[in-house]
Amino acid sequence: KEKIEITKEQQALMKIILDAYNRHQIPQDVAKKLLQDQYSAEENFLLLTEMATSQVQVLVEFTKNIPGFLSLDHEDQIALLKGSAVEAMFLRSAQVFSRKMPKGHTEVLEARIRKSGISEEFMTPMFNFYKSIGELHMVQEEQALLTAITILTPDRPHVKDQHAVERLQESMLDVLRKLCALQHPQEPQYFARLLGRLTELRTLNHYHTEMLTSWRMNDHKFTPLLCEIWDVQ
Ligand SMILES: COc1ccc(-c2nc3ccccc3n2[C@H](C(=O)Nc2c(C)cccc2C)C2CCCCC2)c(OC)c1
Repeated sequence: KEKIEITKEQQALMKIILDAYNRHQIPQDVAKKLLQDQYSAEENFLLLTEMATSQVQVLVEFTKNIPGFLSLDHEDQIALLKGSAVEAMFLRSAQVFSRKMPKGHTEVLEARIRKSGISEEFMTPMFNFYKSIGELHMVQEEQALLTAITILTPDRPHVKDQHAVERLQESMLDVLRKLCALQHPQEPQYFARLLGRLTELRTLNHYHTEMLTSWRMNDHKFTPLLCEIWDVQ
C-alpha cells in the first residue's frame, strides 16, 4: 500500500487556500434570513442579486490568493473569473444548503427556496446538485480546493494560455487527491466522486440565465457587475 504524504509545499498551499476561502465569505448569512422570514418574489430576487454581487467580489479576492494566479496573463485572469463565477455561486449555495442545521431547518430552507420565485423546471437540477454535494460531507479544505479547482478550469471561453492554467489546476488536484485519500481511506472512489460534481456543476451554467429571466416577477433589475458576469440585460 503506497504511503500517501502531503509535502511541505502542498501543506503550505492548502493553508493559503483555506485561509483565503475562510477570509472571503459573505458576511450576512442568507440561510438565516430565509429561515426567519418569508419574502416576496421581488424581495427574494433582490436578495439573490445582492448575494450574487457580493459573492463575485469575494471570489475575486479569494482568487487573487491562489498561488500563481496573478502571474497568469491578465486577460486570462478575467476570462477564468467570468467563466467560473456562476459555478462558484452554485457551489457556495450547495455548501450553504448542505450545512448541518437544527432538525427540520433544511426542509424549511428548501421550501422557502422552492417558493422564492424561481420557476419550477429549475428546482430539480438545482436541488439534485445540492443534495449530491451534501452527501459528500466535504471538509472545508476540500470545499476550498474544489472552489479553486473550479476557477482554474483551463477550457473556459477566451482563455489563451490554457497550459499555464492547467499547471496551476493540476497542483490543486494533486493536493485534493491526497487529501481525499487521507480523509476517506475507506472510500477510494471519493476523489472521483468529488470531480464528478464539477461536471454536474457545469450543467447548471446552462440554466442560470433562464433561471433569472424567468423569475416570477416583471422588470428584473441587475447590478452592473452581474450584467458583466451573468449574460443578462
Ligand atoms: C439563479 O437562481 C438561484 C436560485 C436559488 C439559489 C440559492 N440556492 C441556495 C441554497 C441555500 C441558501 C441560499 C440559496 N440560494 C440563493 C442565494 O442567496 N444563493 C447564494 C448566492 C447567490 C451567492 C452566495 C451564497 C448564496 C447562498 C437564495 C437567494 C434568495 C432567494 C432564495 C435563494 C441560487 O443560488 C446560486 C440561484
